[in-house]
Amino acid sequence: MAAIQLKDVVKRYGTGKHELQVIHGVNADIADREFIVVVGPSGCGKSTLLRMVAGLEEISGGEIRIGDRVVNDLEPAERDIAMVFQNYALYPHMSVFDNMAYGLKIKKMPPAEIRQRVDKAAGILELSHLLDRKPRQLSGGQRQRVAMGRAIVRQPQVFLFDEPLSNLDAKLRAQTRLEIQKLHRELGITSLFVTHDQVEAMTLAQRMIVMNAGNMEQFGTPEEVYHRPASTFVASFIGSPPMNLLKNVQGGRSGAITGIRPEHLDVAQDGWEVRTETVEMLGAERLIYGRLNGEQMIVRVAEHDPVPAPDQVIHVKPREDRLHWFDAGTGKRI
Ligand SMILES: Nc1ncnc2c1ncn2[C@@H]1O[C@H](COP(=O)(O)OP(=O)(O)OP(=O)(O)O)[C@@H](O)[C@H]1O
Repeated sequence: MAAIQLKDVVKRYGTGKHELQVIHGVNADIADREFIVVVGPSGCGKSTLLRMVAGLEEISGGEIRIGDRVVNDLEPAERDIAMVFQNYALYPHMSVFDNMAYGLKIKKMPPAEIRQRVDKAAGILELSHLLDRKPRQLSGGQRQRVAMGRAIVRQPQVFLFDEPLSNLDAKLRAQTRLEIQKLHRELGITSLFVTHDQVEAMTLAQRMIVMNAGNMEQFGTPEEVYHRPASTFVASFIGSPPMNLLKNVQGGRSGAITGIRPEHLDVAQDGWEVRTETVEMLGAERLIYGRLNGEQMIVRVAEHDPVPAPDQVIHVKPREDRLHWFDAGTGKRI
């Protein structure tokens, strides 16, 4: 097991006038046994960051440490990591057992020890009854568990996950999330998990790295990121529906954007005037979409609250202790 340290990590692709910098100096200290999620929109550089830790991409600048070693110039096989991919990358002609055992056979581990490690991993992942099957005879969720099993048997210092749940349907994804959490509790292996899905990030992470266009916008616990977003980008990326960001609001500060989450607004007798547009029914709650001084505003209300008709003026009050302010120029939290 090991800590991971990223120091001024930079990635550039291409050379000369085709050079493109996609990671702009990322710094992060990840503790031994921590479960870290790297989250951000498509193209923000999260896979590139993970692949640099794995050794699948060269590091253009800075330093990556795993445990007490600088790994910049080490081959993937020398880094003592195991990676789980989105597409599982299982060998179709091999049984589940052989898929899980393959990496160990290559390392010439004695068969008895291989058998013991595979059996143990299969037990943890509830795959014991499927060891003779071929990948095509498995469901998507089972294939994903085989891919995790193959990583576990190697007993690495670090697990790297690249969007491993994105091929699963919503229900299976939620279930597999719980399994990954359980696995982490049992094995306690330092993990880096990449996803573009903020719900996945919030539910899995002990701490999360929020990336935007090659920059680390924030590194914190899900609570910190939700309650104290470091920028308007984080405020609108984390939370569903996103935080309302208002330039033009009564009680606002000059040069600042006022932020308030839809769940921190109450419909009241007086307060901000919102013209309603539509109401969305989500089961236990409803979302009122409207406009406040021309800016879009979403208000989340409970199931039993009265629902306004479209094109009507309602009043809403922000909970004062839940207001956020961001610099209108830089977008950074004030
Ligand atoms: N081999 C490459 N050559 C040039 N540019 C690349 C290469 N690989 C990735 N990029 C660029 O680097 C940036 C980051 O890509 P990366 O795949 O890390 O993003 P991502 O956040 O993982 O996105 P996604 O969620 O879509 O996979 C993108 O702008 C991408 O176009």
